[in-house]
Amino acid sequence: MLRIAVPNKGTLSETAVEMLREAGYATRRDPKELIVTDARNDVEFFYLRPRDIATYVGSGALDVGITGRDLLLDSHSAAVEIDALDFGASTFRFAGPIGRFASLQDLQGVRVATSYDGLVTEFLAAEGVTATVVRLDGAVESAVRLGVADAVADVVETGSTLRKQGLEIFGPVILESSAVLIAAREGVPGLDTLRRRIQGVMVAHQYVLVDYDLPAALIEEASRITPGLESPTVSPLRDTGWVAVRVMVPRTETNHVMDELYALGARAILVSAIHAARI
Ligand SMILES: Nc1ncnc2c1ncn2[C@@H]1O[C@H](COP(=O)(O)OP(=O)(O)OP(=O)(O)O)[C@@H](O)[C@H]1O
Ligand SMILES: O=P(O)(O)OC[C@H]1O[C@H](OP(=O)(O)OP(=O)(O)O)[C@H](O)[C@@H]1O
Ligand SMILES: [Mg+2]
Repeated sequence: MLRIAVPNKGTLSETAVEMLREAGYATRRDPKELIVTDARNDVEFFYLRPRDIATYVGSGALDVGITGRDLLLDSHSAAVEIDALDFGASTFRFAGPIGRFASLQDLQGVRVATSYDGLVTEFLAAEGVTATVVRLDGAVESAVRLGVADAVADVVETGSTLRKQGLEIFGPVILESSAVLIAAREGVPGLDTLRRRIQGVMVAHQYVLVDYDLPAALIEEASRITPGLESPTVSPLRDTGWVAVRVMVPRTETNHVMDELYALGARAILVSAIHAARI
């Protein structure tokens, strides 16, 4: 039975659980449930703190888990990232009072507050900067105002938390993070199926299906606008001068592609959502 770690709280939890549900797995009905057995799929889900997931997977207690890349690297676990997922994107950055710091070297000798002390200590050491890392559990943006640190290193998504505390980003990007699937060993029964199913959910999120009718003579030009993943499906219509085309298009491109196809001469352009996919 494949044993999977799932975030039980925090930013990643809801989307991770929704992704597993869309992938056809059983999910918990009550937020207090910690273990869900899915007999049909021969998997067991363990709802754990995102920060602890790399530890469980790295130790071999669980086979695979969903967590953040930043949390994985901070943990120094033996688990490795096997797939990047399409949610939980953020950057990990240094920030300080406006105008106080300009570059990484300005951190020499100062105190940096963070909840990711492993990640930050390693980054500073690799860059040859000696600073005192102050480990806090959260809300690290308050550390400067309260005088326990001179700068912070934290997750930045919109940047609004930093701005509200009068802080600004400086120095290099420490890490580009997102939710990731992690494992410590390959070849565990059920792992390939899980990965294919999750890949299918991401494809269904990221692509739409576009159908259109097209004068047959324009198919080469239309294929340049909509190349599809492999190649567009082209079917005959009763009127032999026209063909029907079906193709996958990145969701974000949908309206531009429809405009271009229409301008080329395509008609009856229909867009449908993809509910599931196995690519
Ligand atoms: N806006 C965000 N705020 C915090 N974490 C984010 C954000 N966007 C993505 N993440 C990712 O979520 C993970 C952190 O999750 P975690 O549950 O530890 O903290 P949290 O979402 O801040 O919840 P908590 O309330 O427990 O602090 C990291 O991988 C982080 O990169
Ligand atoms: O760039 P933003 O969009 O503002 O998001 C990033 C902020 O959100 C998270 O804080 P959270 O509310 O989870 O509190 P925490 O620091 O206590 O974890 C994170 O730690 C940052 O502080
Ligand atoms: Mg947080």
